[in-house]
Amino acid sequence: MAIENELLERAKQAREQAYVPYSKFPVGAVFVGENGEWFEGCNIENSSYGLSNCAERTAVFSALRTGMRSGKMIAVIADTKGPVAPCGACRQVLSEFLPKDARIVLGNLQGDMKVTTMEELLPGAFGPEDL
Ligand SMILES: O=c1ccn([C@H]2C[C@H](O)[C@@H](CO)O2)c(=O)[nH]1
Repeated sequence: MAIENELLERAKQAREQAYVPYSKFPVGAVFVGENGEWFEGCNIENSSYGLSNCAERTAVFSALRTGMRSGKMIAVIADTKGPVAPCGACRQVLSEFLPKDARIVLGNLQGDMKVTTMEELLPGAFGPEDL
Protein backbone atom coordinates (compact mmCIF):
# COMPACT_ATOMS: atom_id res chain seq x y z
CA MET A 1 0.00 0.00 0.00
CA ALA A 2 1.33 3.44 -0.84
CA ILE A 3 2.48 5.47 2.16
CA GLU A 4 -0.29 7.99 1.52
CA ASN A 5 -2.95 5.32 2.03
CA GLU A 6 -1.20 3.87 5.06
CA LEU A 7 -0.99 7.30 6.67
CA LEU A 8 -4.66 7.97 6.03
CA GLU A 9 -5.55 4.60 7.53
CA ARG A 10 -3.56 5.44 10.67
CA ALA A 11 -5.09 8.92 10.80
CA LYS A 12 -8.50 7.28 10.66
CA GLN A 13 -7.60 5.26 13.74
CA ALA A 14 -6.32 8.38 15.53
CA ARG A 15 -9.62 10.07 14.68
CA GLU A 16 -11.37 7.52 16.90
CA GLN A 17 -9.76 9.20 19.94
CA ALA A 18 -11.08 12.69 19.12
CA TYR A 19 -12.75 14.55 21.99
CA VAL A 20 -15.51 16.40 20.16
CA PRO A 21 -18.61 16.76 22.35
CA TYR A 22 -19.40 20.17 20.83
CA SER A 23 -18.84 19.89 17.08
CA LYS A 24 -19.23 16.09 16.91
CA PHE A 25 -16.78 16.38 14.02
CA PRO A 26 -13.84 14.07 14.71
CA VAL A 27 -10.61 14.59 12.75
CA GLY A 28 -7.47 12.46 12.70
CA ALA A 29 -3.93 13.25 11.58
CA VAL A 30 -0.49 11.69 11.34
CA PHE A 31 2.66 13.83 11.21
CA VAL A 32 5.77 12.14 9.83
CA GLY A 33 8.91 13.35 11.59
CA GLU A 34 12.20 14.02 9.79
CA ASN A 35 13.43 10.56 10.87
CA GLY A 36 10.31 8.86 9.50
CA GLU A 37 8.60 8.40 12.85
CA TRP A 38 4.82 8.73 12.88
CA PHE A 39 2.96 10.92 15.37
CA GLU A 40 -0.81 10.69 15.64
CA GLY A 41 -3.22 13.46 16.53
CA CYS A 42 -6.93 14.07 16.94
CA ASN A 43 -8.95 17.17 17.67
CA ILE A 44 -9.56 17.97 21.33
CA GLU A 45 -12.32 20.45 22.10
CA ASN A 46 -13.15 22.49 25.18
CA SER A 47 -16.28 23.96 26.73
CA SER A 48 -14.55 27.28 26.11
CA TYR A 49 -14.84 26.59 22.38
CA GLY A 50 -11.96 28.75 21.19
CA LEU A 51 -9.47 26.66 23.15
CA SER A 52 -10.10 23.62 20.97
CA ASN A 53 -7.07 22.05 19.32
CA CYS A 54 -7.20 20.63 15.81
CA ALA A 55 -5.95 17.15 14.92
CA GLU A 56 -3.10 18.55 12.83
CA ARG A 57 -1.69 20.61 15.68
CA THR A 58 -2.10 17.75 18.16
CA ALA A 59 -0.01 15.57 15.83
CA VAL A 60 2.66 18.23 15.30
CA PHE A 61 2.88 19.05 19.00
CA SER A 62 3.15 15.34 19.85
CA ALA A 63 6.22 15.22 17.60
CA LEU A 64 7.68 18.43 19.00
CA ARG A 65 7.35 17.27 22.57
CA THR A 66 9.71 14.35 21.82
CA GLY A 67 12.37 16.74 20.54
CA MET A 68 11.49 16.40 16.85
CA ARG A 69 11.95 19.75 15.15
CA SER A 70 10.80 19.15 11.58
CA GLY A 71 8.84 16.72 9.48
CA LYS A 72 8.42 15.24 6.05
CA MET A 73 4.69 15.09 5.57
CA ILE A 74 1.28 14.96 7.22
CA ALA A 75 -1.98 13.14 6.53
CA VAL A 76 -5.39 14.34 7.72
CA ILE A 77 -8.80 12.70 7.53
CA ALA A 78 -12.37 13.66 8.43
CA ASP A 79 -15.92 12.86 7.34
CA THR A 80 -16.09 15.57 4.69
CA LYS A 81 -17.64 15.58 1.23
CA GLY A 82 -14.25 15.94 -0.43
CA PRO A 83 -10.76 15.68 1.07
CA VAL A 84 -10.65 17.64 4.36
CA ALA A 85 -9.27 21.21 4.26
CA PRO A 86 -6.97 22.14 7.16
CA CYS A 87 -7.87 25.41 8.89
CA GLY A 88 -5.78 28.56 8.56
CA ALA A 89 -4.24 28.27 12.02
CA CYS A 90 -3.03 24.74 11.28
CA ARG A 91 -1.62 25.79 7.91
CA GLN A 92 0.49 28.40 9.68
CA VAL A 93 1.70 25.98 12.38
CA LEU A 94 2.47 23.26 9.82
CA SER A 95 4.51 25.70 7.73
CA GLU A 96 6.86 26.20 10.68
CA PHE A 97 7.80 22.51 10.73
CA LEU A 98 7.38 21.21 7.16
CA PRO A 99 9.44 22.18 4.11
CA LYS A 100 7.64 23.90 1.25
CA ASP A 101 7.72 20.73 -0.88
CA ALA A 102 6.41 18.48 1.91
CA ARG A 103 3.49 16.31 0.84
CA ILE A 104 0.19 17.03 2.53
CA VAL A 105 -2.24 14.10 2.26
CA LEU A 106 -5.89 15.03 2.69
CA GLY A 107 -8.63 12.43 2.79
CA ASN A 108 -12.16 11.61 3.79
CA LEU A 109 -14.03 8.52 4.88
CA GLN A 110 -15.28 7.77 1.37
CA GLY A 111 -11.73 7.22 0.15
CA ASP A 112 -11.22 10.53 -1.65
CA MET A 113 -7.62 11.67 -1.46
CA LYS A 114 -5.80 14.84 -2.44
CA VAL A 115 -2.03 15.13 -2.22
CA THR A 116 -0.80 18.69 -2.16
CA THR A 117 2.26 20.54 -0.83
CA MET A 118 2.96 22.88 2.05
CA GLU A 119 3.57 25.72 -0.40
CA GLU A 120 0.20 25.12 -2.05
CA LEU A 121 -1.51 24.98 1.33
CA LEU A 122 -0.09 28.32 2.49
CA PRO A 123 1.66 30.24 -0.27
CA GLY A 124 4.02 32.99 0.86
CA ALA A 125 3.77 31.98 4.51
CA PHE A 126 5.24 34.13 7.26
CA GLY A 127 8.03 32.12 8.89
CA PRO A 128 11.07 32.11 11.15
CA GLU A 129 13.20 33.57 8.35
CA ASP A 130 11.08 36.73 8.44
CA LEU A 131 12.09 37.54 12.01
O1 LIG B 1 -8.66 20.38 9.48
C1 LIG B 1 -9.36 20.45 10.49
C2 LIG B 1 -10.59 21.10 10.53
C3 LIG B 1 -11.30 21.12 11.70
N1 LIG B 1 -10.82 20.50 12.81
C4 LIG B 1 -11.60 20.46 14.05
C5 LIG B 1 -11.73 21.72 14.87
C6 LIG B 1 -13.01 21.45 15.62
O2 LIG B 1 -12.73 20.60 16.73
C7 LIG B 1 -13.85 20.65 14.64
C8 LIG B 1 -14.88 21.47 13.91
O3 LIG B 1 -14.30 22.59 13.31
O4 LIG B 1 -12.93 20.08 13.72
C9 LIG B 1 -9.62 19.83 12.79
O5 LIG B 1 -9.20 19.22 13.78
N2 LIG B 1 -8.92 19.85 11.63
